Amino acid sequence: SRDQKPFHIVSPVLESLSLSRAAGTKVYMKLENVQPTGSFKIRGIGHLCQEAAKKGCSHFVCASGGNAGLAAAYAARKLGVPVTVVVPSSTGPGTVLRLQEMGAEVEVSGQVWDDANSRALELVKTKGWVSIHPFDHPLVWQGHASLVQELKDSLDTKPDAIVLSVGGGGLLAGVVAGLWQVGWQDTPIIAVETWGAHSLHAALEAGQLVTLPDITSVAKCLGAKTVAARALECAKECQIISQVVEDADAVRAVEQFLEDERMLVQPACGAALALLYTGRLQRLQRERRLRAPLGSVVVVVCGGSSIRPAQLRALKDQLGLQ
Ligand SMILES: COC[C@H](NCc1c(COP(=O)(O)O)cnc(C)c1O)C(=O)O
Repeated sequence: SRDQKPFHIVSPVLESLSLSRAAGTKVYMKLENVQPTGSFKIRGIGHLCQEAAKKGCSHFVCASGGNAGLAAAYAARKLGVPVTVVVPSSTGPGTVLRLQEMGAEVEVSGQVWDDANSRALELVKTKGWVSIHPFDHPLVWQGHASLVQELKDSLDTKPDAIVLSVGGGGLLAGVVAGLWQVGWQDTPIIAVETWGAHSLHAALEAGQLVTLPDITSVAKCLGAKTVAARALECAKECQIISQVVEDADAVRAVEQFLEDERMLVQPACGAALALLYTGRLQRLQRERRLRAPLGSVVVVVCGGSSIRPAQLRALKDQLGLQ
């Protein structure tokens, strides 16, 4: 059949003067927050859903912190396939409502993503539904790789680093796949997590997969207790510099980004922005883990939809930020 158009859009790449000033290097923003449903997820999730629908699957089920679920609901609606999204109790009521408005069945199960995923696996087993994994599937990585192809098409020169957030490692795996596709595999990736959701950092330190005891970060959308095995393999195929930031830095970065660029993103995205706002790039240069000077870096503004001004205020109160 004629190949369907993808559900994602070609997102803008814009230079950020404020991030460039803070990082001491030209910073380009890849604005995935303007994708349908507000995050990069639609790239990989849309691709997986389209491929599953081609095989005639009758019902999707997606365990998600929220954004992958929204992407799955969007794709399912376009494809006319029923979808059940399982979210943990840490996912706000606003997201549950939005999922239902998009036509998804929603189940709230457990405290963290891993609990919701256990419930989703039950539904796959008992009902023969098809799992739409939020980060651990080759078709998800293939879909996310389109982001790098767009960078290749829009930037005059190869960036000297790509900064991105890591939850389960799907975005990371997709960017690595994309870098190899466009011949930019020697571009270092700065993979950022928040403490309390640092499953990749722990795995890289241990040299094997590590399951965190709990997710204690406010960045619940980075909340996979174990990173995908593929993410660990990526470290053998590309230079991955793992960095971890504090929740407070991620939330302050959300607020600073709103001030600077008039866009509101989730703390999961704030983590990557915090690396640039808090001088961590310059520290990596001082430590000789990155070249100095750098020509330019790209930050993936991964977005995230369940964030409103009231939730930003609540996060600041929760963390004791003025
Ligand atoms: C628990 O949640 C996993 C996944 N969120 C993942 C996520 C990430 C990290 O992407 P990953 O590394 O999981 O592919 C970054 N930035 C945002 C805004 C995200 O929502 C989800 O929505 O189900």
